[in-house]
Amino acid sequence: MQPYVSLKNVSHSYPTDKGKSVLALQNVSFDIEKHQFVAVVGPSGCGKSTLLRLLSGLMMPTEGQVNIFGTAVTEPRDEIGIVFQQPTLLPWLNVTENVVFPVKHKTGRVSSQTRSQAQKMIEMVGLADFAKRMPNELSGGMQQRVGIARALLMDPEILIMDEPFSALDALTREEMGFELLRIWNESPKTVLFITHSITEAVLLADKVLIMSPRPGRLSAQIDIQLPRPRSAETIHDPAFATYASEIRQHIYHPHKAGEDSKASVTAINKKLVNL
Ligand SMILES: Nc1ncnc2c1ncn2[C@@H]1O[C@H](COP(=O)(O)OP(=O)(O)OP(=O)(O)O)[C@@H](O)[C@H]1O
Repeated sequence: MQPYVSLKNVSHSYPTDKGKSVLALQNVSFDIEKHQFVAVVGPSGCGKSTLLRLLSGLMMPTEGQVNIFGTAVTEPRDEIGIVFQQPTLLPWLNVTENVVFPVKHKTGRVSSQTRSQAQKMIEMVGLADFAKRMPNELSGGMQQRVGIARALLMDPEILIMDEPFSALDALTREEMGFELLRIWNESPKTVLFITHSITEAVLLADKVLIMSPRPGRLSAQIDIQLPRPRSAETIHDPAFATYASEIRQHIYHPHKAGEDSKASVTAINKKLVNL
């Protein structure tokens, strides 16, 4: 079966005002399979947002190919939903109206079927009692839940999440991670999750892509084979620490991330598969 998302030798340069160019991504290749949860981690400026713009069809790569369901991405597509770092809710609309807004904007109307689907999404993200509330009456975590419901309303095959919890306090952020796992269980999607948090990446993902500093290259791909469903207990699993330390090694000491740490991940994956 062909992968849902596939990047082949993708590079991207931005032109600068001085007639030069900045190489933001260099020769990046990876695949994402149906319903796989893939996290991307890397230092600031390594090209994570560039990756998001290319995948969502907001930009074309200067080299290489970005394919979704086997066809090149040349414009924004309905099969892709995006959850942004800031939920950017419209302050004069209540929760329900914010969730249906993109449909209204696109088609000029909201059918009763869309409204009842919106209600379902609002319930799924745990905001059933807040459907008529205005954004300024919601906490940061609740606002981000509205952003997730809004992205899920179109039932996208692929969900791209750009550091969705980075503006939240540590406790809410952890809670939202578990919430996302629950939602993903209820409504499986193919997810690309961009984050600066190694813990978040290991807890959520099936595969972690590690980017190197600019120009962003893929320095490693690590399969996370921790059993699902995952919970707070998962974080205390010794395998969790092994994965996190391997990722840390690749980010902070890429030249040293050698055979020893790779061997420990391979050993832990074998052990988890055999459990
Ligand atoms: N429109 C642009 N014009 C010129 N250079 C750009 C543009 N957008 C991004 N860049 C450069 O490309 C590189 C990658 O940027 P990008 O925003 O993709 O990184 P990032 O990993 O998302 O960063 P952060 O984690 O800080 O959000 C950076 O060096 C940035 O300065």
